Amino acid sequence: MTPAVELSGAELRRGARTLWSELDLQIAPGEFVAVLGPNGSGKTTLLQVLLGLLPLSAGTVRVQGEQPRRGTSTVGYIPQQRALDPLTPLRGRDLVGLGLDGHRWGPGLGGRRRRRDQVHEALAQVDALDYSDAPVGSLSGGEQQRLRVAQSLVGDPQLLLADEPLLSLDLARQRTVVELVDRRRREHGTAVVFVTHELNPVLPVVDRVLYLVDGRFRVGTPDEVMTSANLSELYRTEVEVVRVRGRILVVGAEEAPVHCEVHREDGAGELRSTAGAR
Ligand SMILES: Nc1ncnc2c1ncn2[C@@H]1O[C@H](COP(=O)(O)OP(=O)(O)OP(=O)(O)O)[C@@H](O)[C@H]1O
Repeated sequence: MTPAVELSGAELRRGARTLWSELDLQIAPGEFVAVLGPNGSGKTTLLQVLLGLLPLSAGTVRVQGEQPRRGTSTVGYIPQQRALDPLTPLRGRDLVGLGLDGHRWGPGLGGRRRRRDQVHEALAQVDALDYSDAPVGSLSGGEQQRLRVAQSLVGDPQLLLADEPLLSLDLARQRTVVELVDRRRREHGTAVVFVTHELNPVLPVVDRVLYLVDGRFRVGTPDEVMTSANLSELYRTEVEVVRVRGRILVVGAEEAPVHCEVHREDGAGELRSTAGAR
């Protein structure tokens, strides 16, 4: 079976900085890979490489067996969230429809009716029908984010690239999005590369984690990667990984994506988690 993604000896330099190098990673169809790392570690840049927007500095990259190209309809993309201009002249359903025909003229294969049904179904999946006729610029950040998720899935992608898709969503909506993406990859074999600051919301569904820190990285299952020894090596400082009620918390690295701190009052230790508070 052709891997959804194949990086070999991959390196990316930006200016004088090497974001990552010697990265070998194969992602199988249907696999769910979470990409973690502090700000500036190169997570978004990795997605840009897979989208064909940025060439590698060294090594090779293949997406579904081919050189990545811009605008490939089999790749769905949820960009990192930026508020839409309040004057954007689009309704919610128009934004979702761009996921079907944004890259070509006309209603595409199957005609207008099929297109309308597909958009309707995608809107229903993210619970966005109620506001699908409103101008997108008038919607809240979370509502816009749900439309972006619908847009990325409406074209039935074989690879889904998601950049912080849970931002601005409340816990119930986060769960809905994670379940939706999980169902998609199980039922349609869509491979998922999911950039996130929060491992815990996706922990139940993640197959592997790619953890990037300052040019260093680890790849493996959450149990393999999320250990005190590994993260201490990546952050070059003493870091403790704690498991509490099925959640993974990282103590000691200020910039770690999922972190908590030990807060002492009156000599009593209290574990105060900031995970999930973003
Ligand atoms: N066009 C560019 N030219 C030079 N450097 C760039 C360019 N775009 C991004 N960078 C740098 O590349 C590094 C990685 O950026 P990237 O956006 O991939 O990080 P990230 O891990 O996604 O961070 P965040 O969690 O903040 O979104 C950053 O230090 C950034 O300043």
